[in-house]
Parts: sequence; C-alpha cells; structure tokens
Amino acid sequence: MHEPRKIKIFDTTLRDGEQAPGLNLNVDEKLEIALQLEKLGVDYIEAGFPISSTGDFEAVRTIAGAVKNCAVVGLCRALPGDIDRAWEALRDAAHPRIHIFIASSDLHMEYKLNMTREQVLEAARTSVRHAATLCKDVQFSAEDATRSDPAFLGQLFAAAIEAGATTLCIADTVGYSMPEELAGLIVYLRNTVPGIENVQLAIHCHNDMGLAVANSLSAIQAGCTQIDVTINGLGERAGNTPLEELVMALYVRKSYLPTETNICHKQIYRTCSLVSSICNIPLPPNKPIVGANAFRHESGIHQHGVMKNPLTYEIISPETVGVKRNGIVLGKHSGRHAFEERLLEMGITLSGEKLENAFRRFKELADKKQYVLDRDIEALANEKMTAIPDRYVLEYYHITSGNTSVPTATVRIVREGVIMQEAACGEGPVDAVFKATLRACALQDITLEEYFLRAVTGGMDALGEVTVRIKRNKLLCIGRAISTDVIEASAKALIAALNRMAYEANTDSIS
Ligand SMILES: CC(=O)SCCNC(=O)CCNC(=O)[C@H](O)C(C)(C)COP(=O)(O)OP(=O)(O)OC[C@H]1O[C@@H](n2cnc3c(N)ncnc32)[C@H](O)[C@@H]1OP(=O)(O)O
Ligand SMILES: CC(C)C(=O)C(=O)O
Repeated sequence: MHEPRKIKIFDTTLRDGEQAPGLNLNVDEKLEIALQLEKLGVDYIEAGFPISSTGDFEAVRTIAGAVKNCAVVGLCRALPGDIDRAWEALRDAAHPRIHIFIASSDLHMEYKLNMTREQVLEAARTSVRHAATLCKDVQFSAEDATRSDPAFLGQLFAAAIEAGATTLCIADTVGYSMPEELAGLIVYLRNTVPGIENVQLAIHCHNDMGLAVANSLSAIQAGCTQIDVTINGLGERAGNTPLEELVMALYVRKSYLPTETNICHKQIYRTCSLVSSICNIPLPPNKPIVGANAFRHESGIHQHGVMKNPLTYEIISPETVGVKRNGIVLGKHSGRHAFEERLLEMGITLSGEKLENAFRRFKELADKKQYVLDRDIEALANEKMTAIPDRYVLEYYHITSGNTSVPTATVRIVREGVIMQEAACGEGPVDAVFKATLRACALQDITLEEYFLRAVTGGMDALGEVTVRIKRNKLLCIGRAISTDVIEASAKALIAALNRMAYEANTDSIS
C-alpha cells in the first residue's frame, strides 16, 4: 500500500459560498464561521474578496487578525488595485495568501474580459509578480480552465510559476468537466508545464451537474493536493464541492485512495449545522453526512441488520462526524453539567455568559417540551452565539384569534427602559403581532420582505424556527428565533431583526 498523501483543504465558504444567491453575511457572522472552520482543521480559509466592498474588506481583515492555525486568503482579479487592497486586509495574518484569478477560456477572454490571449498572459505575469513582492504565498487560478485550450492553459500556468505563484488552481467554474476528462487535463499539465512539480496543484469544482465531489476525487487521483470546498456545498448557482462529502469520502475509502487531511471529523456536523443556521439555508433531510436522515433507518430489514451489526447499513458511524447516536436524555430535570457535557459532545464550546444564556433558554424550553433533542440544543446555541445587543426587548404579547374573530394583538416592548405598548388587527395572529410591534416602535415604514417557518425537530412539541427579513430604506436585516409556539417565535424573530437593524445602522435606536 502507498503512503497516504497529504491533502490540503481550502475552504471558500466565506467567498464562493457567500456568492450563493441571496446570501449576505456580516463581519460577526463571517468571524464566527471562520473560528469554527479553524476548529474543524481546514488548511486555508478564503475569507472574501477585499476590493468588492468595505464589509468584505473588514471581514477579511478581522479574520486575518483572529485566525492563527490556518492560512487566510483574499481573492483578487489580476489587477494591481485588487491586490493592494487584499494585502491591506491580509498583512496581519499569521499565514496570509493572495489569490489571483483570471479566465483562460476563449469564450471568457473574448466576451467577458475583452482581452486577447497575450493580454491575459501579461496580466497574469504582472499581477502574480506584484503579489509575490508583497506576500510569499500566492495562488493563481485559471477561471473556466476546463473549457480552455489545454495548450494555452499550460502556457498561462508556466507564466504564473515563473512570476512567483506557489499554488496553481484549475477551476471547473461552470461544473462542465467529467471526472476522467479532468484527470486527463491534470496529467497533461503535470507532464508539460515547466516547474509544475515545485508548486501545489489545486482543483476548484462547481456542482452544476452534481459532479463536484466525483471531479475533486478524480483530481486527487491525478495528482492535485489542494481541494477547494465549501461547507454544505454552498456557492454560486448549484454550489461547490461540499467539504463534508469530500472529506468523508476520503476517510471512508482510505484503502482505495490513501490520503489524509487535517480535518477533525467530529467537528463536521457542528460546522455544517452552524453554517446552515447562520446562512438560513436548511439542510435537506437526505443530505449526505449531515442530513437528518443520514443515519436513520426506517425499513424493517435495515433496522434488523443495524441492530445485529450497524456496519450492515452504515458506512460511517454518526459519532465519527459528531452526531450523537443515543445519549442521555436531556429534560427539565437536567442540570448545567449534563447540558455542558452534551454541548461538548456535539463539538460546541460555550463559556461564561453565552453558556449561561443557552442554559437558561434550555430550561425554559425543557419546561415546555418532554425531551430536548440535540437539534433543539444546537438551535439554542446557534441562536445566541452571534450576539447583537438587545435594544428592543419583547416584554409580552397577547393575541386573540379564531375562525370567527378578527385576529388582534397587544404587545409591550421596552426600548432602553422606555415602555411602548400598542394593539393592532391583522390578517392572522402573526400579522397582528407584527403590526402591533412596528406600531409600538413607531417603525411602520419597515416592510416584511420574507417570512420563513420551519420545524427544527419533529413531534407535537416540535421547536419552530422563524426567520424574518425586514427592510427599511436600503437596509435589509434578518432575525431568527425559535420556540415551541410559532407566534412567540415570530414575535421574537421580528424583535431580533429590529435589534440587528439598530446595530447595523449603528445608531442608538432605529427611530
Ligand atoms: C468565478 C468567480 O467566482 S469569480 C468571483 C466572482 N465574485 C464576484 O464577482 C463578487 C464580488 N464582485 C464585485 O463586488 C464586483 O463585481 C467588483 C467590485 C469586483 C467589480 O465591480 P465593477 O467594477 O462594477 O465591475 P463589474 O462587476 O460590473 O465587471 C467586472 C469587471 O472586472 C473585469 N474582470 C473580471 N474578471 C477579471 C479578472 N480576473 N482580472 C481582471 N479583470 C477582470 C471585467 O472584465 C469587468 O471589467 P470592466 O468593468 O472593465 O468591463
Ligand atoms: C475564482 C475562481 C477560482 C472561481 O471561484 C471559479 O472559477 O469558480
């Protein structure tokens, strides 16, 4: 058997992942995800595209200052202004990397860049050379590489190596490649590009035809040692290679493809769940590795087999990725120790005020629910981890509703010690609570752009998670809350969104 090859994991959840339509993460959310990625053990965190906005610049700068155990990467076009801005954000990182990309397919060069092959070669040369004067780690990526003329791609890579690139990345930008075809391209480049043996070779796959994992595995077989991934496969269009799927395929099939990564497998579920919650993109139940059904067995023949020996129908044990099979049941009589222990088992470390808050909310929930499940706890922990100051506090709400009465709500809200109380009628109880709340806060110019309700757990006493997106002028803010009562979850989600809006607007209050 061959020695396992070291595979480096390049996580781009915070850059390509955030390009998923509708996704917009603020600096605090990005930092929280980055710190979890560090715990997970990724080798590189692509934290953003610094020239693209002040928010992205700040996120990259903040993450560069906070993360110590992995390299932090900023994306740039092949333009000096992009590179200087990226370096400004990255310069304090323990391990900074500048990532430059330019398209290499004739289609992109002609229609999008309006550049000739010679001009693209020159832009790659000068930009990589410039970046190498600032940073010793420079990645050069060829966008749309898999639809490019292989000979030109080879020339471009040779120019980037000569200019000082330390990593070269082949991007299957539109998820066009087939696994064997991609392996053929990689072997061709390895055989023809001078100096390629001295740089790290990377692959960046998109999932337009559901082939991102297969293509990434094929690229590893053909010699790539850095794999670009995102958590839950987030990304532009159909997304990128999902970290959890690729890493677990490598882990489970190590005897077929001997490799190793620095990933701490027990942190996988925690990371996927945190990203899903912060991004408000629920995991489909049948999602490999981390979906609710990934370790469930419904049919009798399977249940019988698993009872005799789990290996009959399980190629991964849930504990490997941080999912607890059948642990202690947490309920209203459980104390801090059991609660904290369960959090640790789930890969969640909370301390001080955050732990106290989560425990208080757990007790409130346990009073209403027979059993508190891992998913409930996770939701509680996720909700409170990105702390936004509570400017608006919901003191109480009261509704009257029924199929023969007009839904009416009364709310009392406290804003910085001032009590504000109002009543309103609505199309339904949630609408009435929203109208009363906005009236009480004198914020009737806020519009509700989106309302989303999902059951976090099953059963009659399931936790409902409500997410609202509100808008005032151009500012869009999300609020999320959970409760066994959907009206309460809705009211709290609106208050959370108002608090976020006050925080984002950076004023003492919005009104
Ligand atoms: C495959 C990928 O995922 S690449 C990353 C894609 N991600 C994003 O685009 C998200 C962030 N992007 C942004 O915020 C904006 O697009 C910005 C700030 C980067 C640029 O904004 P604008 O200046 O308004 O330009 P716009 O986005 O309309 O067009 C892109 C410009 O960059 C040029 N360009 C695109 N790629 C490159 C490149 N790799 N190197 C040099 N120039 C490039 C285009 O030719 C176009 O130039 P032009 O304005 O001279 O016609
Ligand atoms: C910037 C590059 C690597 C990219 O994201 C792509 O081509 O999909």
